[in-house]
Amino acid sequence: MGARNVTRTIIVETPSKPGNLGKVTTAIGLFGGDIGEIKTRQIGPYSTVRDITVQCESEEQLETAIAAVEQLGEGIHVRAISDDVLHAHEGGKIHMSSRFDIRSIDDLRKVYTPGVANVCRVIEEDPSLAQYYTSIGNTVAIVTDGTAILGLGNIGPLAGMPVMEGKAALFDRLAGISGIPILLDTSDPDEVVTTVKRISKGFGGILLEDIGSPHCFEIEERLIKELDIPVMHDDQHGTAVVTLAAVMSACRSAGVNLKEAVVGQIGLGAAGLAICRMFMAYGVKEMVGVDRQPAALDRLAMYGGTPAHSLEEIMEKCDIVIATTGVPNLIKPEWIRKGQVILALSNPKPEIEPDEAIKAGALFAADGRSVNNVLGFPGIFRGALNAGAKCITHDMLVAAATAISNHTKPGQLVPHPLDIRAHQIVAEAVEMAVMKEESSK
Ligand SMILES: NC(=O)C1=CN([C@@H]2O[C@H](COP(=O)(O)OP(=O)(O)OC[C@H]3O[C@@H](n4cnc5c(N)ncnc54)[C@H](O)[C@@H]3O)[C@@H](O)[C@H]2O)C=CC1
Ligand SMILES: CC(=O)C(=O)O
Ligand SMILES: [Mg+2]
Repeated sequence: MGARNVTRTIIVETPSKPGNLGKVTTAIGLFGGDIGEIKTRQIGPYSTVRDITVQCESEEQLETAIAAVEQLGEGIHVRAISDDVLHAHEGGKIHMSSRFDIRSIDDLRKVYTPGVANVCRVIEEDPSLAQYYTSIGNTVAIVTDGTAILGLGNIGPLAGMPVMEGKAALFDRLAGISGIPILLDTSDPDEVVTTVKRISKGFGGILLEDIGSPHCFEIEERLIKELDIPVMHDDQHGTAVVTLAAVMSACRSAGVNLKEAVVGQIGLGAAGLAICRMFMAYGVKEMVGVDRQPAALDRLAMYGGTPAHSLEEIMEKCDIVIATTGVPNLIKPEWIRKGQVILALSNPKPEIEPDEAIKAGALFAADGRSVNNVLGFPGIFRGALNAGAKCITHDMLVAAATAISNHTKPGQLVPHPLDIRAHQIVAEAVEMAVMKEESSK
């Protein structure tokens, strides 16, 4: 018997009649499916729905077993097939809950009316007190228009919701921040800016997420100018922070002066252009970039970078190569020079797998799973909210990158994404950067 590597949960509905579950399990078993857990989801007078976990040797065997259940007829049918990841998303990943235990009438009168009315009056008289008497100061809107969801492209805001829920879950677990997904049914910059401004009263900060280029640049710039709360496009600056941290660590290990290195960027969209701008502002003298869109090359030149003619040119010229194109396997192993640092950051699949890059001669290689903006955005917002910052500045971002790199263990590029101390250190560094900026005014 082969290894049973394929595990799925089959959600089966049967008429509520004794014997039907037996028919289903027999059909699965006859075609080689090994049944694990059976969980009853719903029992009604007419039908029962169960989750049946099945292990098979192959996808084909699983499909045959599912077809056998469908063929039973008599009202038995397969509602859905779920895997571990889909299963973890059932019902969504986040939930708004009360921080106050409401057990007595006294509690009710404090939390709600009539007690709450006085709190409203207090805020009406002094709006700054909303920071103390509401959750606004600890709540960040996670805003997307769905135009650049990971490297999946313009799949729309609804299909992007699982990513936004993921960011919200990470905000909560890593920084104690309430993240609220906001799905915008428009990508027109005027409409996005107006909508975000109109809802901004309820938030302490705005995280723009997976908004494609070039419209993301105008949207972020205008919102930063027009709002007095921190606004950050994660795919631009969260990514640039973590990339700078990873490259700082690689240079420290290799004894290289980053400012003197030739750095190449493949893909000059939201993430790529921000990485270039961050590296140049940090002091990198030679920043070369390539993109398939001429307008993206012009933007790089406008900020002082050097457009390249091809991917091969970048691979040949640069000591450090970063890729954020969303195109899997774009970098060929034969292009890699011995001793290069390769960060292929596209999700869900990188431009080259790190072990393939190392085999081809790279000194350090990483993908977007480890060098990921999850190491940046929670601590950056925690620090900014703690300090009451009105915006996120370059100095705050460099402070975050330096903190991440300094907290990295020797031989690694960045800390583990779930190292809570790393997120606390980022928050502290950002908060200190705000204080420094305030005191120098
Ligand atoms: N690891 C991380 O933390 C992060 C990774 N990313 C990843 O980076 C990728 C891009 O994201 P964004 O910058 O937000 O998207 P974007 O759509 O703004 O940018 C992609 C850019 O790549 C260019 N491009 C596409 N194919 C190319 C090719 N064959 N050669 C040269 N240029 C090419 C496009 O013209 C575009 O300018 C996605 O896969 C995303 O998952 C983005 C943010 C964070
Ligand atoms: C990590 C992230 O934000 C992205 O891949 O879009
Ligand atoms: Mg993103």
